[in-house]
Amino acid sequence: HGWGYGPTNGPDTWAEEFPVANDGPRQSPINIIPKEAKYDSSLKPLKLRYDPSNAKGILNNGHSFQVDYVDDTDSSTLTGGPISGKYRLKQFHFHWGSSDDRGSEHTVNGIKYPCELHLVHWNTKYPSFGEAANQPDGLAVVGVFLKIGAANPRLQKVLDALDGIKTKGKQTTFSNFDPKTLLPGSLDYWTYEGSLTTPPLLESVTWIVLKEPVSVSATQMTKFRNLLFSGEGENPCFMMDNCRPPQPLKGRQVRASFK
Ligand SMILES: NS(=O)(=O)c1ccc(Cc2ccc([N+](=O)[O-])cc2)cc1
Ligand SMILES: [Zn+2]
Repeated sequence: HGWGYGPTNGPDTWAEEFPVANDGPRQSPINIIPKEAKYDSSLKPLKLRYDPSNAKGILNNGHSFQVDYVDDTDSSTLTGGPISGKYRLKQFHFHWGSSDDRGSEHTVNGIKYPCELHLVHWNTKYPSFGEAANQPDGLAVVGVFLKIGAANPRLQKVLDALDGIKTKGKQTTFSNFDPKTLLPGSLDYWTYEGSLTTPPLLESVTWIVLKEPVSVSATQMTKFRNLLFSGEGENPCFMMDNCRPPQPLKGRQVRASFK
């Protein structure tokens, strides 16, 4: 059986098949300590320009669910911030917990949020996402924390689509969605060089973690937890705690775009 988040295939077992999990110098996620982050005035503002019509579909991949975007043109891109060049949006997905006191992958002063959104982009200096994912500057992922509060109307269209992708491998069409609507008012961020937080844990991600969380209600969180890790006809296993714990910093510097 493949990697997962259970007792026999979870994050502590991943190094068996993916040794970079333990040996890698730039693994993700990490605990962010704001007081130890260095303000870098040379960091540019983030520029996210997405075309809602690029939304293609929504998929339960057995680890999370993702909304996939057409990425054959430069119509949905990330520029500015800590990156040079232009990165195309490939997909966004989430990580969440079994209860509201945990679920995020990055933590801030050791604090866990109930959910974390990842917007995954790849560097257009490479011919494809797969190529880029194997390069040290190949990917840029924008991380957004979700905090329990008022129901977030911007999430509703995504959450309403989950009933159609309950089990592993199910996907449906999902169109006309601008992921910019999921972002908080401030685009202040921390940035550091890291990796994918799931196997193959490739060390190709420039992480851009927004300081300001967006809201999600406890009821909305139950909708995430109603998804299944398992496939149709298999023993049902509810999708939750699909988050890797923070990894050693190993001397990396976390920079802040704000004072
Ligand atoms: N959680 S995260 O670090 O944002 C993340 C983003 C995307 C992916 C999907 C993925 C990205 C690359 C590969 N690869 O090259 O074999 C396989 C899977 C996996 C993990
Ligand atoms: Zn992720």
